[in-house]
Amino acid sequence: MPKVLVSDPIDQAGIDILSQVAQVDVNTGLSAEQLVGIIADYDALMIRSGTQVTKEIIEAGNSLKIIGRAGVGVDNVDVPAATRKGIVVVNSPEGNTIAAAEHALAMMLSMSRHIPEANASVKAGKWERNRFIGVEVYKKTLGIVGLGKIGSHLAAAAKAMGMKLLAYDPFISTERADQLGCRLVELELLMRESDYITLHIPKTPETLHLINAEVLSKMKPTARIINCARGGIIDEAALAEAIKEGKIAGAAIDVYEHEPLEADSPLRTVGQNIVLTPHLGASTAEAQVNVAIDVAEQIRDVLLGLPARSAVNIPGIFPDSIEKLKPYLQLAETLGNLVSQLAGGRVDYLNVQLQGELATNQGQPVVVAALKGLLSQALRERVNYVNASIEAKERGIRVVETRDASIRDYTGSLHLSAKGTLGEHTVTGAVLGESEIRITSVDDFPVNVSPTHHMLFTLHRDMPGIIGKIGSQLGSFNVNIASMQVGRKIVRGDAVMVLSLDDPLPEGILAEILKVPGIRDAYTVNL
Ligand SMILES: NC(=O)c1ccc[n+]([C@@H]2O[C@H](COP(=O)([O-])OP(=O)(O)OC[C@H]3O[C@@H](n4cnc5c(N)ncnc54)[C@H](O)[C@@H]3O)[C@@H](O)[C@H]2O)c1
Ligand SMILES: O=C(O)[C@H](O)COP(=O)(O)O
Repeated sequence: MPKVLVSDPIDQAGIDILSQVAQVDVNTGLSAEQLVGIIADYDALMIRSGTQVTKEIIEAGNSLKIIGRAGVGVDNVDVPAATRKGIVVVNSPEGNTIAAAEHALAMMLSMSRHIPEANASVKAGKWERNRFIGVEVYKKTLGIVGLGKIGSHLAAAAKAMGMKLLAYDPFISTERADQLGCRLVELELLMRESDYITLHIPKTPETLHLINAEVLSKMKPTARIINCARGGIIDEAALAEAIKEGKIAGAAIDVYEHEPLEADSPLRTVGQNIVLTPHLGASTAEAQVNVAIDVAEQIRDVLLGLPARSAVNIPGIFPDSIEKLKPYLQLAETLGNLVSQLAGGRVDYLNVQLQGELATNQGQPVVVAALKGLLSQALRERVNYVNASIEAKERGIRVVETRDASIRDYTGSLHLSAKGTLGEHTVTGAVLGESEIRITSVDDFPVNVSPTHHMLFTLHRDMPGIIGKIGSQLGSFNVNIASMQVGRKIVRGDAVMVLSLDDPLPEGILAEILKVPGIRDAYTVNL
């Protein structure tokens, strides 16, 4: 039974799903060293934001197939290291969207009405009605930085409360912003004109300290800023100073550059114009059930050999396309493996053409499958859907995807060409019926053969006696022929012979076959 380590608190709903297929060990609060020490025993790791999945942990995870992040942000996972090691990283892109948007809203309102201090004051036995005069958000301008899932949900809620909306998101179209009632502007204008600024962007090298002293200096002295996205997007020291010096009115912060927030963080000494919560954006009962189920299902599927629906480091397959695409992934892998053996080592390029109905489908997973097949001769089980593209890139293999929906010889077919040390070769294949894979052309000669484990391909002159001679050669080496087919374009021109064999071809036989008059080339293939 596979083993799953759950190293952060996860809702029981997720543990129940994992327990159907794996031994689940819940062990939270481990140090990085402790994780490095035990991770080799596990096939899957399930985390939230508390566990830092470092390169060292990934490198020690020799059985790890998947890291599941029960939440959105994967900035606590060294995704490039996981990709290199062929480990799928999945998350739950939508499970906590509502929770995070509602938390940002709660932060905006509680900051505007001094709720944390008023609450503390009443509980301390006081009744200070004049001390807590707040401000309304109605008719104020909310500047949303990052108009993705959370930013969009918040836009709708803020609009309903009568706020005017500005948004900064270089990756969102004006049409989308218009639909959400937001005016798309540059960051500087958003900072200058907003009464409230709320951040909903990922933490990336580009967004680290995006909100620094200079950017904060653009804000109105009456404006407030909310960060329920990621720590490090705001420069915390600069923020503390801006509030203390009255350059801005306040801030509400849920996420920190270092979590848990350090005891001596300048944010702790700002006083009453800052509201701090301990990374609670996703902490609702509903969101925790959503993310736990979403990610546990993906871990279960990957452990059962099925694709994951929200992988961040492999091309995702839309759930409704998975069944349809599966036989084509198998076909692509087989053809990739075949063309790499025909083309020989050091492949320069791989062209993948999706034909017929396949041309109207998601192409990227098929291309990755072809690459996986292409590299399987060199890398064996080390190559998988996660690292195939990166491995190809590192080997300098150029990959081109094209589509031709007008080719209708089969419902859907796939044409690969690759150039290696043995020159350029092409293969085409199709899926017959539900899942029967066929090789339908080799070097543009039409054939119709099922791929088998041991195969022999020849290019020869179409002339009497040649098939018999190859048969005798194989017989003399005690190799049994399971099936044989010849493909040609014109009578007595060039032809291709494809033989399926029951036995592997022994050393030296190719040299003998190449001596047969009329044989131009011969290739052994093991699929
Ligand atoms: N506090 C919490 O507990 C909590 C909960 C959930 C999500 N989050 C965090 O909230 C953030 C947003 O999550 P989401 O689900 O809305 O993500 P999302 O991917 O749907 O949206 C992010 C948006 O940011 C935009 N963006 C990227 N780089 C940008 C840049 N440099 N400048 C401006 N915009 C940029 C993208 O175009 C996208 O529209 C993430 O960092 C996530 O980890 C925090
Ligand atoms: O990115 C996220 O999903 C949030 O930051 C939630 O983090 P958490 O799972 O640790 O609450």
